[in-house]
Amino acid sequence: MSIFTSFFQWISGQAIVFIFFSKSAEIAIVGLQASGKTSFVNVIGSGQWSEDVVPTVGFIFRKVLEFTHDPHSCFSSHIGSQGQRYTQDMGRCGPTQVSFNVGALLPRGRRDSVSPLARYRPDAHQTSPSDLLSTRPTQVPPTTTLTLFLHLTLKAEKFNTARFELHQLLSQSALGGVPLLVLGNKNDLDGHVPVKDLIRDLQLDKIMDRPVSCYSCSMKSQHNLDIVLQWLSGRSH
Ligand SMILES: Nc1nc2c(ncn2[C@@H]2O[C@H](COP(=O)(O)OP(=O)(O)OP(=O)(O)O)[C@@H](O)[C@H]2O)c(=O)[nH]1
Repeated sequence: MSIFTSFFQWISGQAIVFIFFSKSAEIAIVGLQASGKTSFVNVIGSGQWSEDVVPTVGFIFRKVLEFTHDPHSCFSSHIGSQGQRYTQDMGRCGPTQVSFNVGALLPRGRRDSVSPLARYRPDAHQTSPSDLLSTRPTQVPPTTTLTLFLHLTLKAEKFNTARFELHQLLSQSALGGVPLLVLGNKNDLDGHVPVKDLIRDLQLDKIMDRPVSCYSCSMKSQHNLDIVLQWLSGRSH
């Protein structure tokens, strides 16, 4: 049993409040297909790593951790007719609820593309995959953190596209000032790029209008997950 799993079981059993007491976090997770977004949510939600992950279709919203005193505040998710998980905003976040918002932004058949990253619309309330393209903004709780997932085994030329789209995304007014956490995942695999190259290639050092952090990590080995959770909880309020 890994240290992280033991730690998770301990806080699940006793005191999630140690990390998230009186805090809420709306964490939007975007990233390349198969970069590990769902694995991240699974690992932090259940402490379990699994090789078997179903590719996300549409937009997932899932409560990962919840510790709320407010019976009227909740979000719910449900499985759509084709297996999509849709978001339902049922009210405001509770004072100690931590929610993880997971977006899979690449349509089927375009596994190598990174362009749909720019389709993420933080000001829109996604109720179906097609709503990702909707121009009608509706109210959602403010995003407190944007987390971008990349796999560190990405081919070099893909970083240019990823950089362009990341900076496009950050220029959206709804994300103004929102802290950015960039996670280079799968560092357990041979040939992964060092995190300093990720910072350089994505020009993270040029982002001045928000807190930015970048870590190399692995959902499989759970390397750096403790630091990531610490970072995210530090941005909750
Ligand atoms: N070696 C290794 N494999 C990983 C890691 N994280 C995820 N994977 C694998 O990568 C594949 C894709 O992981 P997902 O969690 O589905 O990635 P995703 O970003 O949610 O993918 P989509 O939903 O298709 O956008 C799965 O086979 C995972 O088991 C990691 O840290 N190391």
